[in-house]
Amino acid sequence: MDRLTSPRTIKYIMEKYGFRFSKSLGQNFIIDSNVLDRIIDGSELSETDHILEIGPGIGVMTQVLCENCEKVVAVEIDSALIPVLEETVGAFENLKVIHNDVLKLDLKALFESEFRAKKPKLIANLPYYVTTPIIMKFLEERVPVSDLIVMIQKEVADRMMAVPSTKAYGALSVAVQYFTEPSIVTTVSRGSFMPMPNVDSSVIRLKVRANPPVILESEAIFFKTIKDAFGKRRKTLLNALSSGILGMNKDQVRTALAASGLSENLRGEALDIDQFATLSNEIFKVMKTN
Ligand SMILES: C[S@@+](CC[C@H](N)C(=O)[O-])C[C@H]1O[C@@H](n2cnc3c(N)ncnc32)[C@H](O)[C@@H]1O
Repeated sequence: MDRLTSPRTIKYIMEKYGFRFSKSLGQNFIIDSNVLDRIIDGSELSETDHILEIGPGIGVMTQVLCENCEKVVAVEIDSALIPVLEETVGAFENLKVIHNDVLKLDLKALFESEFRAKKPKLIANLPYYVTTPIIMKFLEERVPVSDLIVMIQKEVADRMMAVPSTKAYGALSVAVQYFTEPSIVTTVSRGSFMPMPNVDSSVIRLKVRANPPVILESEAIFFKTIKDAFGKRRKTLLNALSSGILGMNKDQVRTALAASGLSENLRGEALDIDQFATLSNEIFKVMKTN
């Protein structure tokens, strides 16, 4: 079957269905076949894979997923695209299209009915403003996916990959690296989409960890520590941690920092994930004894 990446196909669909791109739904469709190949390679797709695709659009990626994998469930919000998908990929017997907003979907029910047999890979090319919340929802709620392969703004992918003491390093880097092992599959220039967006993109693969990389007394305190530490980036750890959601006073923070072997004058951006784990475990102890 010919790929759907040609601009001619999109124009044909626009004419036949009176389809108009919706900016608010982030409708920028892939028109570069090489990008699809790079995503397939980087996702290490196999014929036994099950896939949850979010935002299939006209089915460019869906088609390739159906050809390469055992089962594909695709969730599309735009009712105008449902008859289009019926024409472009409706013939695949291993595909189920669900017309819904992924943010409103009962994920638990979906996973029970569709993915009982096997953890799927999540593949998504979504509007950028919903992508990070969706990634974090899947990770924090521990929705049972093995990998998340998502197209995101290049700058956000860089933040997810960032190491300590760099400008891009922040709460998002630590959270993503706590739940997953991230890697960049490919960068994608804006010219690979129709219509052309005004930012470049990266496809990032987040391999969900079977076990966390650090041992924590309390995951909630770990995340609060990170939030406070990066909330006021220019502040030292002493000041940032004693004026945030942890609700600690300066003496308590001093005790926890000293027990962690960390200087009061460091900033959050200097700490790696192991140091954040040690610090949050000491904060947990301080809180328990007060
Ligand atoms: C950037 S386009 C990608 C389309 C296609 N996957 C591609 O790469 O060419 C984003 C798609 O996500 C859909 N979408 C946007 N918000 C959504 C949501 N909340 N739930 C499900 N689909 C959504 C849009 O209608 C659109 O089809």
